[in-house]
This record gives sequence, structure tokens and C-alpha cells, in this order.
Amino acid sequence: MATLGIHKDFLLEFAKLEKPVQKRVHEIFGKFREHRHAGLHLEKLENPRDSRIRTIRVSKFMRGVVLAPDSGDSFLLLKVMAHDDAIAWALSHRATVNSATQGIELRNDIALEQATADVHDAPAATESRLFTDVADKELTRLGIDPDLLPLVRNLSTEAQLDALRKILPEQQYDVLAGLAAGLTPEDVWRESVAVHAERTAAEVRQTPADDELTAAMARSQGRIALLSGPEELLDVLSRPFDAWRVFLHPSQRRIAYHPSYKGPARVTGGPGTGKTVVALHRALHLAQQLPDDAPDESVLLTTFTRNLAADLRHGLELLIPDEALRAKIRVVNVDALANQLVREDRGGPLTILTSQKEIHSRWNALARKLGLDYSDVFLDQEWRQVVLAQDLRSPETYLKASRSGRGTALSPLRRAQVWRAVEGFTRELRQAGEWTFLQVCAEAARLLEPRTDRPFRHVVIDEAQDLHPTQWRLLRALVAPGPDDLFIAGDTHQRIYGNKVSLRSLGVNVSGRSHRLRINYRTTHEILQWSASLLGGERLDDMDGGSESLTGYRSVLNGGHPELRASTDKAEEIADLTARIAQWVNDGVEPSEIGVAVRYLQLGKEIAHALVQADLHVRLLGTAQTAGDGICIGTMHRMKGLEFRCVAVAGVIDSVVPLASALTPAEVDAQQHREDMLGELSLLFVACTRAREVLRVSWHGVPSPFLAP
Ligand SMILES: Nc1ncnc2c1ncn2[C@@H]1O[C@H](COP(=O)(O)OP(=O)(O)OP(=O)(O)O)[C@@H](O)[C@H]1O
Repeated sequence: MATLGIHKDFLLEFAKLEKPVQKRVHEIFGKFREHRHAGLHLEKLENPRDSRIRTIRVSKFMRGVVLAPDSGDSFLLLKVMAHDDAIAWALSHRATVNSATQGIELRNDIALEQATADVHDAPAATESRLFTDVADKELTRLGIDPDLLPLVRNLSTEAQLDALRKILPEQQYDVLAGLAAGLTPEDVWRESVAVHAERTAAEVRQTPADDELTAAMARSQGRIALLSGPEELLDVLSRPFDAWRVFLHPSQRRIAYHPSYKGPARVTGGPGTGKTVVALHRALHLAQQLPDDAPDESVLLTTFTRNLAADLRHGLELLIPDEALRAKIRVVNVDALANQLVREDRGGPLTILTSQKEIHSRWNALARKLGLDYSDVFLDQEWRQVVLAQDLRSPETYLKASRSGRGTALSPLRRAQVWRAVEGFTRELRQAGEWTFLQVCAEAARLLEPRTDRPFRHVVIDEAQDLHPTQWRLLRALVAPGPDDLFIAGDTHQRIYGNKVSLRSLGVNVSGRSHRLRINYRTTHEILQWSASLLGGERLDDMDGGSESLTGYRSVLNGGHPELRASTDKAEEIADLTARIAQWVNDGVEPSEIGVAVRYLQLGKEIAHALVQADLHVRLLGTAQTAGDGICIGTMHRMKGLEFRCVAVAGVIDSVVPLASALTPAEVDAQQHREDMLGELSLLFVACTRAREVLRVSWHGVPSPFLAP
């Protein structure tokens, strides 16, 4: 049977073609089942490096490049490029099989020969080499070709390795990038080699092939998708920007499509590593595994905020066209679900107290009334981080409770005073018929705990790092403990709401079922490196008693360095930013592909005003002005989970980043002060890592201390 494979690059290039050319591509390849090579008019080249690489005319100006293995009835769509580029690419490349993964590799033979010759001719360098600590035998075991060793051995910097990205065989580059990013050969073996091998047996069984390359196509998960027929080709080509639907990296696929986990499982990884993508695929897998009689909404896919839930819903629509299957999955944010459960129990809507300012003012009034010398911030934090976090319901339990994580000790007498304040605060809320979000979650969990039936069979959680212990308690109660109960995606480097948890203490044990992703698909290497350097190698908790770092975190893309711009005052910064954004638009960037992140909304409003004055359309998140396709302006919090081609982070000045009012004064609680600082730093990190191609960071006056080298 004819086999059609599509290379990820093909899809990405296809996405950029004009509509009529895209239509031609459909016509040419749409009937591939009926074709053999001869019927497709694949053209042979003169003196190619690999006679199996052919080209095909798409239009007067465009050509496709196809790998046509000798078996005669399978082919792989590799590239679609401008005529001359396609010919040059096809002439210089050769397809080989990686010695470690047995997957297909495409190498730029001509460029590699040239680079190797340059190494021979160059004078012996004195600086230390990138891979000195890795033996030849080890490199070969990881799939590095012996004939590339001289070139690899000569590399001194990551920048030199980056420069070879386009010409090295992809999997060999991946291995080298992993080693250069600090992973041990064992880590690299596990993450970049063994994952492919794991797939091999199953794939080969599914796709028996007598041709070596055809078999290797089946082993190239993540870069090559084998399509079942013309309908699937059409479907893939119809949404070319959503490569994540088809091209899961084996390290992602292994996690998302693991047949069944014995208990809670987790995926972690830096920004843009595809945690959300994995969560979406996991939800699909769980829905597919449900018994036929399982009711709709048996699987819950949930996250922190309403906006993020809307994004997940959109992602599921792309991933699961089958409405009946999609209906098995309910998408809703945790607070909204809690609200619904409590509302149904009470038989009416709840009044939610959302304003943090109002909450603080009530604590203040209460402290005055009771004659207590605690600040509103202290009392509110004590309530949320100790009382609600541990679900303490009596003065006795509070007296004995651990207050680890809080920076000030409280004597028994002072605990009794604080408890009085907590009682007073909650009594006032009760009397006014008001709730805070966390109270609603706590109540929802309480309602569920005695029940033997649970609302869901499986729960998939995204952005898990931001959830409060109370929300975790609810999530735990939504599903009976057992296989595939909870699937958790999160990254503690992006914790921006100050909610620290120990999963284990909440009855969620992921040990032996926790996986880390390290390849970033969103941001360029340059943006990633700069953004990660903001964190200064900070090791954070992993929500499970261990610590987490960004070691081995790397990008598959290259681009320019972040633009850093200083201005003397705010007006100048905004004018400068407006000019730069206008230039992006002039250069062809769609306004909706531009994001502006700010620490507080008022600055966003001022920037929006300036952009509108310059005839640019804007959307201001968190206001009524959110409709349309304009430039997206939002607070750093709102930027969470979003991504844009170009991102400007503006107003990164001292006293705003970190925002003084978001910091617990060190004298109130030194430990909390440090945590708040870390939260502010993570916020800047989150904002910067929203950029796909261009990141611009600006300030006026004194820059944020986080920007100091
Ligand atoms: N295997 C893949 N192939 C192509 N694109 C991918 C792949 N995995 C993820 N992506 C893309 O990378 C980007 C980041 O993915 P995603 O949002 O899932 O990452 P994340 O780890 O959840 O990020 P963050 O933590 O920053 O929110 C998205 O544009 C997604 O479509």
C-alpha cells in the first residue's frame, strides 16, 4: 500500500504559501493513493547527492521536494520552496538512517563537507572544546556519525553549534544541543534516543516495509507524520499552523499516550515545551479509552483561569473534530466548577467577593476592632496560606498547625488572637452572604468528600503551579483515587500567584510518574537564553518535595537577540514603543501577532491610547476593549498561556517590576518577601517567554533590578 509521510518543515512552509499555491499542493498530493512515483511527475536531478530526493513542480515559481524511496509506492513530502531554493536544497541533501534511533535524517552533505574541510584547514585553537568530557564512543552510541566527529570535536561554543543547526542531521543536532545544554549522556540517551527506540517496535509492526527508508519514516515520530489517506492529508494541510496536533515529539507522545498510569501522573517543563499540548493530547487519549457507555463529560480538563480554559477549549476543538468524542471532555476552570457545585447545592447564585482591596480593608477594620497589631496583608496571608491551605477548622487545629513557609513565629497567645480575627472575618462574610473564591472551593471539596460517586473518571490539570491547596483538595475529591485519576501539567518557574503546595501532603503522589520536557517549540534560542538568565539559575521547588531547574532546557529555533531599550521618561518610552510596533506592522506582522505586556493596567491604557493615535488597532485585555484582531495589550498576569510573534514588555522600571505593592514588606515577613520577589521575577519571565520571534524589553529612568546583569 502506498505510504505518504509529511515532514514537519513541509507543513510549516506550506503554511506560509499563498492560497492558490496551497490549492495546487492539495491537487498534486491529494490523490497520492492512486499514484506511483511515475504518475506524480517527480523530476530527477542531475548529480544529486541522493537520487531518491526528487522535485515536483507546484507552480511557476514554487517546487516541492519529495523523498521517494526505492520501493516505488511510498514518498515523503520534505519541502515546498521557491524554485531555485528547492533545487539547491534537493541537490545538496541526502537521506540517511540514524545509527542510534533508526529514524530518517536529512543532511546537507555539501555544507557538512565544507565545514569539515574548514576544520582541517583551521589552525589548532587554544580555547576549551564543548564536548571534551564526552568520549567518542559515547557520541557514537548517541548516534553521532564517525565522519562528523572531527567537526563536532572542534566546537568550542554553543553559538558555533547553533550555526550548524541547519546543516547537521536533525537528530544528531538534537543530541549535541542536549549535551551542550548541560544534560549528561545518560539523560540525552533517555530523552533524545531511547524515546525513538521505544516507538520503533510498535511503529514497525504497524507499517511493515521492505524498504529501509520507508521503515525509517515510521521511526521518525515528531518530525515525520505518516498519513492514513487523502482525508488526513487534507485535514493536516487545512490547519498548517497547528503542527502540534500531528507532530508530537516522542518525548511528548510517550507521556500523552501512555496507555495507563497507575495513579496521578505529571508533566513539567519550562515555558513553551508543550505541556498544554501534552495535556490536550492526554485528554484525547483518556476520552478514547472510555468505555462505550461512559457519559459525556467523564473527563475534566481544567486550569487556573477562565481565559486559559477558553484557550484549552479552542485547542480541543482543533485536536478533536469528532464532536461526540469531544463531548466526553468538559473544559472549565477550577473556580467556575467549584462555584457550580456549591450553587447547585445551595439552589442559588453565590455572591463572590473578588476585590483584594476590599478584602484587605475588611481585615484592617477587624484588626482595629479587635485591637490587634497585625497588618491586613499578614492576616490575609495567614488565613489563605495556613488556615485555608491546611483546611483548619478549629482553634485547636490552628494552634498545632505547621506554619512552615511563614517567616514570623507566633506564640500560642498570638495564634489565639489571629484565630479570633479569622473567625471574625469569616463570620462577617457569612452574615453578608459573601464568599471568596477559595472558600467556594473549600466548600465544594467538603460537599464531595463524603460522596462515594465522583463527578469525573479522569481529571487533567494545566497550569498546576498556580493552584492553591484548597483547589487541589477539590481536584482530588472530583475523581476516585486510582489509575489515570489525575494528570498534571505545570512549571514552578512560572508560578505567579504565590500558591506553593506539596502534592504529597494533599494525597497526590506522582513519584515514578513525573516527566520533564526540555525542548521549547515557541521561543528562539536567543530569547530563551536571555529570559532564563533573568532567573539566574534559581532552583525552585517541584511541588513534590524536590527541586527543579531549567538544565537542558533548549529551543529548536534561532532568531535575533532581545531588544533592550532605555528611555529618559515614560512619554519617550511610549513614543519609542509605538514607533517600533508601527514598524513591525509595516514589516508585515499582523497586529494580532503582537503582544504588549505591562505590570499594571493603567500603563497598558496609556500605551493603547498612543497606538490608537498612531492608527493602530488594539485589544486591551481585562477591559471592555478586548474584541477584534488588534495588538494585544495586557498585564503580565493576563499574558500567561498566550504567545505572539513579537512581544514588547514595557515599563520594566524600578519599583514597578517588582511592583512595590505586591511585595510583603520584609519587616512583616522576610520569607514571604523573598517568595513575593520570586513571584515578581517569574512574572517577568512569563511575559518575556510569550515571544516567538522578537522580544523587546523597555524601561524609562531606573531599570528594574531584575534586569541588572
Ligand atoms: N511537538 C510540537 N511541534 C510543534 N509545535 C509544538 C509542539 N509542542 C508544542 N508546540 C507549540 O509550542 C508552543 C508552546 O506549547 P504549549 O503552550 O503547549 O507549551 P507550554 O509548555 O504549555 O507553555 P507555557 O508553560 O509557556 O504556557 C505552542 O505554539 C505549541 O503549539
